[in-house]
Amino acid sequence: MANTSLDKSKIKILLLEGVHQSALDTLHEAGYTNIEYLTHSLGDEELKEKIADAHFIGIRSRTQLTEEVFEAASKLMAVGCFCIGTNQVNLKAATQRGVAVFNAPFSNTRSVAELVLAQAILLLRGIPEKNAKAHRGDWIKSAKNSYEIRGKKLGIIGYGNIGTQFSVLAEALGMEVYYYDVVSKLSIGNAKQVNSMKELLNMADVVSLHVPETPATKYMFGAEQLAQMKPGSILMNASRGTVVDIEALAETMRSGKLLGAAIDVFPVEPKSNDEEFVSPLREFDNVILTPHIGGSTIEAQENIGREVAEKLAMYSDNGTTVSSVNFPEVALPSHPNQHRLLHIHENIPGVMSEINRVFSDNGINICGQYLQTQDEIGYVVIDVDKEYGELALEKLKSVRGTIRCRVLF
Ligand SMILES: NC(=O)C1=CN([C@@H]2O[C@H](COP(=O)(O)OP(=O)(O)OC[C@H]3O[C@@H](n4cnc5c(N)ncnc54)[C@H](O)[C@@H]3O)[C@@H](O)[C@H]2O)C=CC1
Ligand SMILES: O=C(O)CCC(=O)C(=O)O
Repeated sequence: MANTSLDKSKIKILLLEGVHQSALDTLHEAGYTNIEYLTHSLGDEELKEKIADAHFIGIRSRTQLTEEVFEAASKLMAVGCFCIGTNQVNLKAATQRGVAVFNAPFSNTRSVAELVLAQAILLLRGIPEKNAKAHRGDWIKSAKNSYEIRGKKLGIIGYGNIGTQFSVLAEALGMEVYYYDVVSKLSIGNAKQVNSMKELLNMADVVSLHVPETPATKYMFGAEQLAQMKPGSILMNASRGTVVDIEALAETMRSGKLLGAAIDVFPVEPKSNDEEFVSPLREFDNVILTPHIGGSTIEAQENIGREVAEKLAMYSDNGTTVSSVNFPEVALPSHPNQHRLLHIHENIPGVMSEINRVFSDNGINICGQYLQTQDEIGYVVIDVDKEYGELALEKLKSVRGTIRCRVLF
């Protein structure tokens, strides 16, 4: 598969799920004008239709980029996830087709940490329940089951960017922080790592999940873990909807064991704001239900819009793949007066020697060459004198193991 560098006005960019205006501004400033912008996600069939002629797509967490969708996306060069999680993208299918995937790994971290901190305070005071009752005319002026956050034990599961930020904020309010992570971590402040999730659940007053969606985290929190939590404690999940078994949580809430819960992510989430939200947790006044808005603040969305759009424009303009989640990372200088070839190939022995042989057999002088490989693929960028760009592309296409190549004029 080969793409020559297109006039920027011909490069089609499909932006879904109402990514921030800053993404549009950034792409416009970089010269990209052929942008289709939708405020919602698309179902499989519509998505396959729209992605067929797209060179770039921008999504958030709702759009599912499956193998089938990639199969329909023959022109696609890169995906921008305007969020942290990339579990909605079949990364293997993207990689095998030479499609680079980018995200914004830090831009909404603080927003999630602030939300869960606020939720912990509200739940420890029984506010969600008192608020719901007041809306129905009931006046519950009582200190029963109402606690300060100071001195309580916070148990964080997944001590990454969000977990550590939350840890710092919680300590500032006087919480004692413990965390469980599959990796040994350097503790921030006075937080302490524990050896097992059970140990954490047995002692924590507030438990908060901040793991990515992986095969290991899928339904990692079910009836067994809920049983290990302290009576009167709180569970919060702003990670992914598949991490917690919602039916088991509903059962535990019905039993009255937990003081409350805050859930931001669900196994099945509405595709748009017009769709009804269905969940067995709707019946509980002491469960805060939020529509996957942990990272939805103006600040975070604006930063994410700019960051991911810049990464897409950079990849399109000069081939740089820094911070791609599935591609070898290559940081490239500009290439004035030269043509640049971007060659994505299977990571098998002999490809580079064949490329170099093809160039030398055809008298194509190489001005610069940058190579990185990673697991299944290799990414080599080759700068040549202007007169050789088209010929070099033609020759590269025939190299064994080629997945995709394009030339930037
Ligand atoms: N609700 C929302 O709007 C948002 C949700 N998220 C979700 O939060 C997740 C976490 O985000 P970050 O902190 O930025 O990710 P991160 O990658 O910085 O941290 C994740 C941590 O979880 C740990 N981990 C992985 N598997 C584990 C397991 N089985 N048990 C215990 N620990 C495990 C990792 O070692 C790592 O320390 C994201 O992957 C995303 O799914 C992120 C942003 C917004
Ligand atoms: O803002 C979104 O659509 C998703 C946020 C999120 O879950 C993430 O960043 O991983």
